Amino acid sequence: MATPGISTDVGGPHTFPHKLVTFRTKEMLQDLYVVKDPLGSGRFGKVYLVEEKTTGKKFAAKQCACRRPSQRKDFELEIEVMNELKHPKLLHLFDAFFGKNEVTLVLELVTGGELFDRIADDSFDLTEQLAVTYLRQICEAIAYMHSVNILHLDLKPENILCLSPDHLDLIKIIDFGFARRYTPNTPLKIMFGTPEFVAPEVVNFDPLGKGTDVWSIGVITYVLLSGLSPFMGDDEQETLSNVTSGEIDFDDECFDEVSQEAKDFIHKLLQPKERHRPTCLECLEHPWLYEMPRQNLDSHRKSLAVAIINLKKFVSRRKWMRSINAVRAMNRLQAGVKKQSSDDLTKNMSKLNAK
Ligand SMILES: Nc1ncnc2c1ncn2[C@@H]1O[C@H](COP(=O)(O)OP(=O)(O)OP(=O)(O)O)[C@@H](O)[C@H]1O
Repeated sequence: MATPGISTDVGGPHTFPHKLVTFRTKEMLQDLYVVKDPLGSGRFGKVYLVEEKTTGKKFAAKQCACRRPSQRKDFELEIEVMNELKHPKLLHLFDAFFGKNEVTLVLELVTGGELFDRIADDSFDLTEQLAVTYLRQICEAIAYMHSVNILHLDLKPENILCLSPDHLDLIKIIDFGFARRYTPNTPLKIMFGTPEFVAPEVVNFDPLGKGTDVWSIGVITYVLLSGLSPFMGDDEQETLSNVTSGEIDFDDECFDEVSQEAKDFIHKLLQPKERHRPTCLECLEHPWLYEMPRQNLDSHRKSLAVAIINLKKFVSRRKWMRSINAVRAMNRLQAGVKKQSSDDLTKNMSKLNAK
């Protein structure tokens, strides 16, 4: 279903017509695909480049440990959600396999790398105009998800990829492992996510809504324009306390190069109460995203010099944290802990609640 007013571009060099995927057995994976180079890894799995034997077409295969029936259910939900999502800015699923101890999702290949890695490259020139281009695409994609009543619930820089080396201005949103159906008037309470990017209602175990994703988009915007993480504390517990206090400022010198419209946009998205935040469609109508591209001012085409320096540090810190989290998650999975509770957020929230 296309949402009125939302772009319907083709989606990328490795995309394919939308298809409904069901699980097949692991043995078929080896018959059908050749595994090539590693592409990346996360808390739940490793991602490899694979080639379909009959066609030579390239895909990304995400392999995750899956030992318990509850974990299998999580992956069934992920497939169900991806089967439902048809939007050029959202990653498509091509195939899925389950074995005794693992699940493999064969996904559309995205070759441009993680957006924030690209921005941190010396050759990349980040301007506010380009930031607007990215934010418009993110809001369009999430507006579509919300229009079919699905929440992403894990929006963070690592889950935004650039389409291809030739199209670093176009993005694709990945990772629907935490996505959930949203039924209006039915409270949805979930405790997972990534501390720096989760909304206060997640930390407080209050009902979530479409605004929960909007908060994460606000945090991503803040980081993109400054290279600073607005709620980052010395440890996860402090980060979560900062999220619940919800205080942000634009005092750092990097914000001198950022427009008032951008600051107003961030301020509106980072409202502590979920219901006070704009919808994604309203975000697209905000002057920063709507009027600025039409103004085409020189000031919006200037490099965000201070933010770029900060972003390099942000990216290396996130990489370091991800490698630690990946090791911890692997240890927990090996110990048979189920997927959701493997996130550090749960542990830290119980500490917070005990305070
Ligand atoms: N379709 C794809 N094409 C190319 N690279 C990909 C693709 N999917 C994932 N990757 C790479 O692998 C990394 C991990 O993927 P993903 O986020 O899906 O795994 P995860 O285990 O769910 O991670 P997380 O710890 O963020 O929850 C991504 O950040 C990206 O660098």
